[in-house]
Amino acid sequence: MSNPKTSATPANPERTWRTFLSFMRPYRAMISVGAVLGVIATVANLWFPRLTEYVIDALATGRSTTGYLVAAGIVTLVGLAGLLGQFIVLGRTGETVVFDVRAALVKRILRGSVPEVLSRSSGDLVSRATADAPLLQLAVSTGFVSFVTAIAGVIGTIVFMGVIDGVMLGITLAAVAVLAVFMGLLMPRAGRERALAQDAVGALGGELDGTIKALRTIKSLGAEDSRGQAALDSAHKARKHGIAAMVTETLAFEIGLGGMAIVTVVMLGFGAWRVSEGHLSIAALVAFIMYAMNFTMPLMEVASGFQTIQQGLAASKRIAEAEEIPFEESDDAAPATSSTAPARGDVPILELRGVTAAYNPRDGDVVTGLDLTIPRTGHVALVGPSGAGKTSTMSLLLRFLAPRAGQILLDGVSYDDLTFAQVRERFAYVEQEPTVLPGTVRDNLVAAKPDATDAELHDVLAAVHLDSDVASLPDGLDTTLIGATMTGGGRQRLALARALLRNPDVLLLDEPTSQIAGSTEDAIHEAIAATAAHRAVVTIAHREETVRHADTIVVMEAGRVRATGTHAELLATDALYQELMSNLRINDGA
Ligand SMILES: Nc1ncnc2c1ncn2[C@@H]1O[C@H](COP(=O)(O)OP(=O)(O)OP(=O)(O)O)[C@@H](O)[C@H]1O
Repeated sequence: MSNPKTSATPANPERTWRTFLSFMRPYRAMISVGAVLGVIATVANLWFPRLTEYVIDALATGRSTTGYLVAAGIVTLVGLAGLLGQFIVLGRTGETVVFDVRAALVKRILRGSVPEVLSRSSGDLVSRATADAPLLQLAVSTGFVSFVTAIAGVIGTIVFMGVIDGVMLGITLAAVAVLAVFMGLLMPRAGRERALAQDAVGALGGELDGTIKALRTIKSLGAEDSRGQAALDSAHKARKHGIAAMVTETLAFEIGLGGMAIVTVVMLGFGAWRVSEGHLSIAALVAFIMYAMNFTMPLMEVASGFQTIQQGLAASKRIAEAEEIPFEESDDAAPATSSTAPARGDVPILELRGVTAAYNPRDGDVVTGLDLTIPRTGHVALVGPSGAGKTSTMSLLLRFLAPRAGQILLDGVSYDDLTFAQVRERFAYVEQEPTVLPGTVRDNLVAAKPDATDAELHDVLAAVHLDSDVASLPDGLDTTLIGATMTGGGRQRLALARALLRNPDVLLLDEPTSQIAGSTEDAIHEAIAATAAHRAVVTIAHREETVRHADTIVVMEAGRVRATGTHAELLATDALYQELMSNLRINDGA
């Protein structure tokens, strides 16, 4: 197995920006509407100090102030309406962004290549859909628009200030430029710290996920502290980088806010001097100071927009990494053949011809030149030492793994000419570790057949000796399965019942290696015998009892078929089989 993939890949700023912009592209119309509304609100608000100047002037010269007051009311209302519209448009767009990102990740996980999905840390993958998606939302919606409106605010303020007094504007701009340099130096550092904090949160998710799955083992080892330490290390990193980001951002804000406050005071003094010199009216000075004070707002918005976009860049990189998981097949994959119905009774249901496959080209082949024929009925048991390639063979049949060379045929039709759904609808698969899906007993069963009736559910539960166990659960079929609701054997039988409900043409069963109680073992053998009478059953057999009754036994070794035959034939001819059987006998306690 390759190591779980992590997100700690070096950042390439240009690529990260391209990724971020590609996430923004689908929403550009709504974002533009939001930006326009924001600019309207900003421009309306920019008029307020100017109107204040007119009102003061009118008072000083004894003119009517009514027109100016009405205008001030109108610009205030326009500003409020613009802001309201902007919040609603961007709020909706933001939620849509999160939803779309999450839907894309859910699809990627469920439709992605199985080895690729399983090679990643599931907790980290989950954190990309849960924690990173909202950060991208903020950046895509509000971050970008904050930038645009803030820049409109800055330009507008400069224009209004320039109209009032060019000299005072020049001095203010020089001071603002110095402040902007300081802030520009600090904000990228804050962005880097935020990205590191997000990576640490992803790693924490991965740690916790693995820890919860292995909780019993961890406790039995008394390894709570050491395992907890690994999770705490990630949490600690998230805290450390979060604090560093916060301190840097606060420093930047303080420089911006404090600097502008000082500039305003200086401009007040300088402006008073200019008033005394007759270059400026008192009303114009009041308006200028109002603009200077308001100047902090767009500056802060630029800074916070920058910060939000930095977080969004990191989030978009992490989300894009998850979206690198290749899909099993494209959405528009059309079957080259319209039907998978058995063409002729004499064609085997499954055939592997010279199949060679690798999970990862770097790691070498796990099966080599595999030839295998599965007849339409009967039980084929795969046996072999650990690592022989038995599970990989099942993965090939189920198309979790694709052949590098050779061909797999279903009803004589190559897998290449069939969609994944056309192949998988013919199978039912019971994994060695029984898989319980989140939900109730019923949810677990109907996953195999959504329109199954209660009678059908009871029939399959009876077939695996689970009917009375389910009847004794508090809500019967509608009991939610959590943790200890069912024993290991019960879960195994539930998985088997689900497979039987599917009434498959091929039942694939990876027999548990663990000791299983009598009723589970009986259920497995009965299911194999009943299904094999009229369908194909392929098992990875771990019990002598299962192997001995198989119609055909395939002995695998190092990714190849070593021998094929019945129990009696192989016992007489194959040394590895003899050895495997004697080991099984010891394991079975026979
Ligand atoms: N997801 C995977 N990624 C990479 N290599 C894998 C993966 N699964 C299995 N392998 C490798 O493929 C080879 C065959 O493994 P496979 O699980 O098919 O053998 P097996 O006969 O089923 O063994 P066991 O009885 O122990 O399950 C082994 O070398 C194994 O390490």
